[in-house]
Amino acid sequence: MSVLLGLAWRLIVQQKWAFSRGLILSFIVLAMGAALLGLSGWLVTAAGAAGITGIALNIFEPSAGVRGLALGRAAGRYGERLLTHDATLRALADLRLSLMDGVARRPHEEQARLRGAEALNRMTSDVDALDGLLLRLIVPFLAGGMAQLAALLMLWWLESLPVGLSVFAIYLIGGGGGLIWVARAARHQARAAETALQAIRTRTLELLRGRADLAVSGQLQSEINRALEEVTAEARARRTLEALDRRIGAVIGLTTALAAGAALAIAGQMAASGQITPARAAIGFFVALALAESVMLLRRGMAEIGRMQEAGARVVELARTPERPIAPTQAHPVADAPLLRVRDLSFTRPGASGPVFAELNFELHRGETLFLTGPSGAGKSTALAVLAGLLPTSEGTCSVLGETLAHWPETDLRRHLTMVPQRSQLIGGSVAENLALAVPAGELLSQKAAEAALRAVSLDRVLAARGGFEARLNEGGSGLSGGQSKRLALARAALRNPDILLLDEPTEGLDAATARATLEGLRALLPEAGFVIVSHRSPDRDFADREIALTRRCPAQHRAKNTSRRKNT
Ligand SMILES: Nc1ncnc2c1ncn2[C@@H]1O[C@H](COP(=O)(O)OP(=O)(O)OP(=O)(O)O)[C@@H](O)[C@H]1O
Repeated sequence: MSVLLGLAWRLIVQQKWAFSRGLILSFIVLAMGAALLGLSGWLVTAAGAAGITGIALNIFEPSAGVRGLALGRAAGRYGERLLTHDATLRALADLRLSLMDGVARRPHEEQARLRGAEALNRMTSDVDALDGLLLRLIVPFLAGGMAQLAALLMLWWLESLPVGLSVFAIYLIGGGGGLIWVARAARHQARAAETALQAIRTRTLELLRGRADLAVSGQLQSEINRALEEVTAEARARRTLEALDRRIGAVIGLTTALAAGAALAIAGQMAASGQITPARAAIGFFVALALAESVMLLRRGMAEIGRMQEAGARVVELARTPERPIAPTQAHPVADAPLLRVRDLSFTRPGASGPVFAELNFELHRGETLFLTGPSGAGKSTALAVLAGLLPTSEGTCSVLGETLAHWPETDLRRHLTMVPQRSQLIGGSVAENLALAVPAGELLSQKAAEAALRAVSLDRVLAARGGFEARLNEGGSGLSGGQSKRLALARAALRNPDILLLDEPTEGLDAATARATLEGLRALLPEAGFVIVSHRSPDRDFADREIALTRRCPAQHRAKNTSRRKNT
């Protein structure tokens, strides 16, 4: 519960004025509801008594009061919804932003893990689950409590303390006890429903993504059946929650009847003994009926408390933002320094017993291509991620243009160095939109440069037949062959015009002739850039000037294949 209270406080503080106004309006609406029914009850009883006794009754003012309260209540309800929903949606938008910020500050590999369907699903649906925290729990609880206290004081004033206290105590025991019971009873089912809903989403996404693999391995039908089981489990949990909702409705109905009955019995006796008029005695009965609303509003929130607690715990964990390290503000590149200078570099994963790779040594100069090879799992992709500044160096040094890698401000570093990972991501949309990702924010994609980049990777003619820059790609950039996707990612990286281009398996999926043409095209486009190519393939090896072999968990062996620069044109 402390997690939910902490989160509620955070959301309230973010939108304190809108929230306070919404809360006051919510209380006024409840109070007006009680006053409306109390005044109506008084008027009906007084009119009846006047009919029996023949005493004249001025009904003009009370009727105007009834109409005023009815209209004011409707307007107040509208304003309260507007304010509380607006405050909640704004606070949740802020929460989403701080979650994304927290995620963005995490180490590269942790971020990669969070990109899974399940993690993203949780980030969105958990935050959605929390919209009920203010709207269905905190605001109704505070406004309902204030309305009950106000009713206690009013009934004390208009009738007697015993009437006010009995109504208050019955609601406290019956309504409060009933709500606590529903929160406890529904907790498990609310969690089960939420877990099942998330499982349905995750499984459906995975089914859609992996349908080809599942089909060929004969698992498609069993996966569909599992998804259907989750659907059934979710429906079952929702049905149980609905049954609980009906039961708590009955408990609140009974509480209301008891409170109204008690008020009528006590006030009736007072009227019979002449302490108050019968019309005044009716007020307590009708106010007690109206107070049902103050408890009813909480019932959905209490039933969802289990779901909110789970969601809240995950959101707090995700929002646990690592301190932003003090970012360097300026790099001091050294003229004539090598593009990359790597000395005794190693990387060890936190908690691992040994380094992924160690003692990596090389220099990369302008116009040079370095071939980084080694058996599968030797750490080549990891080494590229370290060189790209995505993973920290464990030992040794790495400098870019003479300045230590860690001293480069992020945006400056990205202007000089870029990487095409093994599984680079394209986006759904046009080819132009994909290429535009290479352009710094606020700048426009130059058509001439984009054409040159596509030509360099021999993709211009292929795409021209499909609409050129306007050729559409499907979700995740699907709709191109594996080799074409790779070349589009290469063209995008080349458009950044980097000094250093790190390429992980750049010719994967390409035949030897296209592979060679692509690498030569890139070199012609970026004659002064240094390339580091991670690969096992001979077209890449033949293209390179030098070769470094990483061996699995052993020190890297530096083997100069060709120390003089080879012409690749
Ligand atoms: N996110 C990760 N968390 C933990 N271990 C990882 C992670 N990514 C890779 N590894 C491990 O680190 C080691 C090096 O992986 P890496 O991908 O760098 O190898 P590689 O030489 O590029 O292999 P390949 O040629 O097969 O692509 C492997 O043992 C791999 O299992």
